[in-house]
Amino acid sequence: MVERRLIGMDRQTVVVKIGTSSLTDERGQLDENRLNHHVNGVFHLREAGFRVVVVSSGAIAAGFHELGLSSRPRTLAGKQAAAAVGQGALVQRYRELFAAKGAGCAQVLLTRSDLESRGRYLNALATLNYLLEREVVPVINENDSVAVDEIRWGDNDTLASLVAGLLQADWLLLVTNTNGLYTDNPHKHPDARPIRRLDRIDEALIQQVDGSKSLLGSGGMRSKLVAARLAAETGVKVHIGTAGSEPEWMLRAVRGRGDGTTIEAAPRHVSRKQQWIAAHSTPAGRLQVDEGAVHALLEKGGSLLPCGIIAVEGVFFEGDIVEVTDPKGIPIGRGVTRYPSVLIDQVKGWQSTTVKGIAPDAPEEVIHRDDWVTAVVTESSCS
Ligand SMILES: Nc1ncnc2c1ncn2[C@@H]1O[C@H](COP(=O)(O)OP(=O)(O)O)[C@@H](O)[C@H]1O
Ligand SMILES: N[C@@H](CCC(=O)OP(=O)(O)O)C(=O)O
Repeated sequence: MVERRLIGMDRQTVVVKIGTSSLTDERGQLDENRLNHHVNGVFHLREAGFRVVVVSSGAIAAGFHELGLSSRPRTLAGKQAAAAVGQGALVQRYRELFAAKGAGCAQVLLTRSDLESRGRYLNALATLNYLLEREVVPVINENDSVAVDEIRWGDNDTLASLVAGLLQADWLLLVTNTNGLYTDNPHKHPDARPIRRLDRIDEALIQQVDGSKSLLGSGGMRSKLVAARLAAETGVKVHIGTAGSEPEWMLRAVRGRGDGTTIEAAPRHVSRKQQWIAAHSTPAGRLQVDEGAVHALLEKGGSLLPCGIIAVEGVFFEGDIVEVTDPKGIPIGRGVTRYPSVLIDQVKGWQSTTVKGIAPDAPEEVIHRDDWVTAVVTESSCS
């Protein structure tokens, strides 16, 4: 109650990702008690005034037994069939457990291509906001039964961090079977020590973590760190940990008192549009620019003008995303072009006043600052 008054109109958003390993029993089946405990945790967050979105795994685990299988299927078709059976059962249980607390919940299934198109990305955002405004908890999962390999995330850590970025959430909680990051995989090395706090996640740390996962999980700790880095870079604080025994443990985590690993967020310096460009877009072409343009884009916070362009590659149109490289061909970022490739080819290296002579309606900037993201964001977001 006190928390609700403190938060007031400016309600914070928390994305809670619950991994397979935290939803299942020792036979790999959906564990009712564990699910109930997570729903309690979410309920306490909501009672304290937070907007909560759940990203829940568990469809495959909830479905494979009904297909007559004794263990989690390994083939794509097997996983998709198990998810088709299990997703319904999973969401049914969520609905019953939330309903018992007087709360509604809604199933939202996403595939990667839903977020790659800017229109569908904004659509997903509008749907989630609509549900949240009406106090309904979205329960998101990857649409496993239709996603094919090329368009799969595969684990829900990445999906959860993209959802946290989409909603510009305050917190991402990654609930798993290990209480955060350890100096080594604690299931193999009992003497591994917990790491309680990280200011940032660099590539070296990600490479150090072994790629192993729990029996039924898909991502492992490495995938959680990649997801956490993506979220943290877009201004979302992250907590990785196991479900605490008391029902308020999620609340404790978002108050900064969780006992897993907490990762600090970078200042939120990119708009939602820039976030989409960085994390989801596919460039339609490439522009090579000179050192002056590199300096303007990376150091001075400027836009890209025709005079700084050396070469253009590919055929594209106004509004497409293009990658920009330095004179050596090293990518420095990407952005929305306001010029089609044919025009850029004609006016590259020209001063803006000269461009006006042949294209009076052309804007001054080929890529405006507001539509630009540097490669620091682009690289880490896409890895
Ligand atoms: N350095 C590490 N610290 C903690 N866990 C690690 C580490 N390296 C690997 N892991 C593994 O990551 C697993 C958790 O990821 P995962 O199996 O994907 O769970 P989930 O289903 O919750 O997403 C742990 O069970 C552990 O085996
Ligand atoms: N979408 C799948 C989840 C895949 C998976 O296991 O993810 P995770 O638990 O995050 O390692 C399912 O619902 O079974």
